[in-house]
Amino acid sequence: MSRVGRLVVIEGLDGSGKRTLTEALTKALHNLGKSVATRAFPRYGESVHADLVREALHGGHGDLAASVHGMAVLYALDRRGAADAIVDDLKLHDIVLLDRYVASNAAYGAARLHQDARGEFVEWVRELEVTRFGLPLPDTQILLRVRPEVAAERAARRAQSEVDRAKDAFESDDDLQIRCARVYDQLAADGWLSPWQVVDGTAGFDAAELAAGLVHPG
Ligand SMILES: Nc1ncnc2c1ncn2[C@@H]1O[C@H](COP(=O)(O)OP(=O)(O)OP(=O)(O)O)[C@@H](O)[C@H]1O
Ligand SMILES: Cc1cn([C@H]2C[C@H](O)[C@@H](COP(=O)(O)O)O2)c(=O)[nH]c1=O
Repeated sequence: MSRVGRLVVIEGLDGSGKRTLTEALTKALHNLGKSVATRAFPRYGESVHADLVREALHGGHGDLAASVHGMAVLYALDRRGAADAIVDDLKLHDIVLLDRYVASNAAYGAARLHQDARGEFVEWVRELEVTRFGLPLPDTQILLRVRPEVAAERAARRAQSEVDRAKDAFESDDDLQIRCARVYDQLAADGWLSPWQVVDGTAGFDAAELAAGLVHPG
């Protein structure tokens, strides 16, 4: 059976509200009678590569976190391990919603290296994950755009209220988040890997309207 569903990716800064939007969109799509599969990357607790990432972001594994390419390969291997499951989801569901995907690797790695969206790193990620690993391309990517200081405040509040959510090395680096926001804006403007839709996550969003747009694109 071939792909019938649409692959929709939600991207944005740490604490921007991706998980919250994923949950709201899932409900709104169900209300429209659509079947939805959701996944979040990294797949903590499910993939050894994701667990290594989490440990490195919290100071484990020596100087692993300092290696931009080393960390990006771990994120990419986590996704490669889920590729077949995503393809299966696309055969069975109307919408497959992903909380972070390949563009997270592009945005964070480029920002760490002080590159922009047209630099070598972003192209290296595309070559690794799309060309070499064969990850399915998104049909659309949603950039949940929130000012970095707002995202940082939300992440800080969540770190206080939820167990096991202490800020990691990337979340604690305000300058990295500011550069990352710029790379995301460029990826969206360039239509990297797919068309993008930019959603203002500071003002709040209308999940029903967004869901309707996903079901009847264009
Ligand atoms: N529109 C909003 N207004 C106010 N607070 C919000 C909004 N959306 C999410 N939050 C809160 O901000 C915090 C971060 O939200 P959420 O976990 O959805 O972000 P995230 O982008 O998935 O984060 P991460 O990428 O770091 O996992 C949560 O405490 C959530 O309740
Ligand atoms: C999937 C993915 C994530 N990242 C970065 C983004 C975050 O700062 C951390 C952890 O993600 P979480 O959503 O806060 O759990 O990792 C990345 O650099 N590359 C990726 O592919």
